Amino acid sequence: MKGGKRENGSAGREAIAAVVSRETLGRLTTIADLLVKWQKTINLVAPATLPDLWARHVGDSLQLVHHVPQTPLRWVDLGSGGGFPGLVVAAVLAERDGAHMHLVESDTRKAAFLREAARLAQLPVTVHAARIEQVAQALAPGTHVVSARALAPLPKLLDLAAPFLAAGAIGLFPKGRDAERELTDAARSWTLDCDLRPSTSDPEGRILLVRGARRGTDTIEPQSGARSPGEPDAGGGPPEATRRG
Ligand SMILES: C[S@@+](CC[C@H](N)C(=O)[O-])C[C@H]1O[C@@H](n2cnc3c(N)ncnc32)[C@H](O)[C@@H]1O
Repeated sequence: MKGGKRENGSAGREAIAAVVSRETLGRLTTIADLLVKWQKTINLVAPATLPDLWARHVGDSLQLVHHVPQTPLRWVDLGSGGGFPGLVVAAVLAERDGAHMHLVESDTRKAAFLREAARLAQLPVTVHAARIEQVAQALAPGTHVVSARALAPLPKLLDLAAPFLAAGAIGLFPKGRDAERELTDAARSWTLDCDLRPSTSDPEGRILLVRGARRGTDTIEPQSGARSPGEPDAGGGPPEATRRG
């Protein structure tokens, strides 16, 4: 498409402008503009999705904040790539005193982008240019939420997120149309306390919310500690499915 909004990836921005503060929109715009600029030299998102950057990536990431409590948060995003969902969530966390986002990304060029975006948008972010396996044990204590989008199929994803889930973090994992099958695969080696919720950005997508995970098939309870005091539930509306065992 020549000219117009779609060429610079701003289609869908208006819809998001209607649901976030002016300050958050400003931070998101800084991130999106930098991504469009860096995308010329680094593959931060699939090129075909760039015209739909706001709806397909920003909006898809933004919905995650509705699944967690409105209290100070320590959030860790694994395999952040071009900043989804980590940078987008951090743009919202910037309005919450004491909240902080940790982004883990092993690709050093993508990590450089994440650092520059966080600096320009003035986000409460620490970027870890490292493999998840190397930093998870050190980062896990006190983490309220661990997220990952398009990182790995669920069984592998649970392996990577295990230190965070064991420390009491809620897992938020956007999944596609194969979410049910991934859950079935994961159930062969994990016992999960989880909900599968609808995605607001993708009719076929699901948000997998994991409250607890244990290797094996016996009953599990998440450890206490990291979840915010007084939190009744992770919020975000009625679950589409609940699994235990
Ligand atoms: C398919 S991309 C998804 C990026 C982003 N989450 C998104 O949804 O657009 C997966 C990212 O995870 C990173 N990654 C994969 N395995 C990793 C690991 N073990 N440790 C750290 N980063 C990893 C890759 O470098 C890549 O940037």
